[in-house]
This record gives sequence, C-alpha cells and structure tokens, in this order.
Amino acid sequence: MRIAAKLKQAERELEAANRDASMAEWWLMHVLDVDRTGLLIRLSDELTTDEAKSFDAGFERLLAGEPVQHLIGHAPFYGRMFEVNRDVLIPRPETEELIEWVVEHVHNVSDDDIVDIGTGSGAIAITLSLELGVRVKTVDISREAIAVAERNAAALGADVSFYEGDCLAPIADDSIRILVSNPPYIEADELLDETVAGYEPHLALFGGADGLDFYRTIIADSMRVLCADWQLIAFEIGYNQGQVVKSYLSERYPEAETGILKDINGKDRIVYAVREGIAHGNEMDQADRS
Ligand SMILES: C[S@@+](CC[C@H](N)C(=O)[O-])C[C@H]1O[C@@H](n2cnc3c(N)ncnc32)[C@H](O)[C@@H]1O
Repeated sequence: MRIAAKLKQAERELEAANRDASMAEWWLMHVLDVDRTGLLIRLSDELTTDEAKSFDAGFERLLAGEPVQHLIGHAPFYGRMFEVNRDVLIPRPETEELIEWVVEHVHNVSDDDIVDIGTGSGAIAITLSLELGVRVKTVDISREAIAVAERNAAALGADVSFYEGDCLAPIADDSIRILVSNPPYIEADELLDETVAGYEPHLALFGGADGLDFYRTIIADSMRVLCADWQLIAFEIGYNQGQVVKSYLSERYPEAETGILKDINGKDRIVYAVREGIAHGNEMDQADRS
C-alpha cells in the first residue's frame, strides 16, 4: 500500500473511533524516521512490509486511546523533545505560553531565584533554566516523575535542582523571587477523555473538589518563600478558574498587580501577580542602564 493511502485510512479509522486523527501522521513520521517534509517526499512510495508491521502494531494502541507521545516516548515542548511516560503529564502547548510570558517579564535572574511547583516531565523548570541560563528549583511529590525529569535535565543539559515533597514545603524560607506552577487543577468529579484519564497520572490532573486546592495551598505558603524583592508569581489555570485564582492572589498580595492572560484559543490560561513597579521588568532594565 502506498504511504499516502495508509495515512488516509489510518486518519479515517481514528476519526471513527473519536480519536485525534493527527496522531496518525505523527506516528507514521516516527515509524519512517522522517520529519513532515520527509513524509511529503515519500507519500507516493510503497510502505515496506517491516514499516507496515511497525505502523500497525502501534496503530492498534492509538485506536485503543493511548497517546502517541507514549508510543514515541517523547513529546515536544518549546522546541525541545522531552521523555514522557505514564508517570508524567505530557507537556501541553498551552504551557509554552506560560514560559513565554515569564521569560518576557523577569529580569536580572540569578541561580535559585526561580521555583516551579509540580515538576512532571520537567518541562517548565528545564525550559526556564535553558532559556534564562540559570539554575532552577523544582518540587514534585512523585518520585517517579522526578526520575523522568532528572533524565530530561541531563539529556538537555539544564541546571535544575529537584526536591521531592509537598508543594512549597521543601523550599527554604525567603529565597525565591519567581514562583511558577502548572499544578493539578481539574475538578475531582470531572469526566475526562480516556486518552487523558486512562494514560496520564491522576496525581498530575486532579486539584480537589473544586480543582483549586493547589492554588490555595501554594499561595498561602508563598509569603514564607518569597524574598522582599520578589518579581512575579505565574500559574497555569483551567479556563474557568481565572477570576477566583486572581482574587486569591490579590487578597494575599494587595500591593501587587494581578492579571489574567488568555491562550491562543481565547481561553483564560495564566494568572499572574507582579510586584508593584516591575510589571515591565525588561523595559525598566533598559531604562536603568541608559
Ligand atoms: C499538571 S502536572 C504539571 C507538570 C509539568 N510542570 C508540566 O507543566 O507539564 C502537575 C504536577 O504536580 C505534581 N504534584 C501533585 N501533587 C503535588 C504536591 N502535593 N506537591 C508537589 N507536586 C505535586 C504531579 O505529580 C505533577 O507532576
């Protein structure tokens, strides 16, 4: 069978099974060991018997709902590939927007200024370390997640200190200037797609009855770890959690500027608090220097 026909057939079958049809192309590129351009070039070739066998074996798993990232063992995030497995959340494109915003708004960052709560694959901590060129602290309650993130940090050459524990508990007093987190934020009784519920760790997904437990816990303890000249706090949130998480932040930090940012789909996705006077850190730095 020609590659183009195989792809079409696979996409149709995934659609019929209510799965994401784009996974077929992703899986095919992996089996053929080509990028998208390479796939386009080969579309009119015949699949070899071995290629067809490998494709079909994985395709059954895709049809059953397994994420393609688990078949491949890696997921892209902010231009880099991260090892993923059932112990960690597959990093999402929405979280790249959190990185972008943080990188744009921090200034004069040094080693150990940043803490990321809820390491997972290490996507946030590792990316911030590499983008900003500093050592980043990160905490996860899951030893298995930390093991994956440690391998990712080593493979990508990032300088990250890992702490196993509950939220901010392992972090010493008064040492942090930038706090970021994409905590578990799904409501306990929300029904999820089986690709998520069946394959991603529940520890990474659910944030208590109203999904807000982690925001309350982290914000309540944040004053203990932030130093006097802290810069910002930024959380990824669920689409309907913006106002309430923003209100938690303004209650705790009435002097700070707080706000909600939308993702590319127009949904509330990031809530932040920025200490007064540093909202435009990079611009201020430049003005200070002139
Ligand atoms: C939504 S995932 C985020 C993973 C990664 N930061 C990302 O954005 O792709 C949340 C992470 O929080 C971790 N976690 C759950 N409960 C925790 C707790 N009490 N303290 C610290 N981390 C926790 C989970 O193990 C999971 O890795």
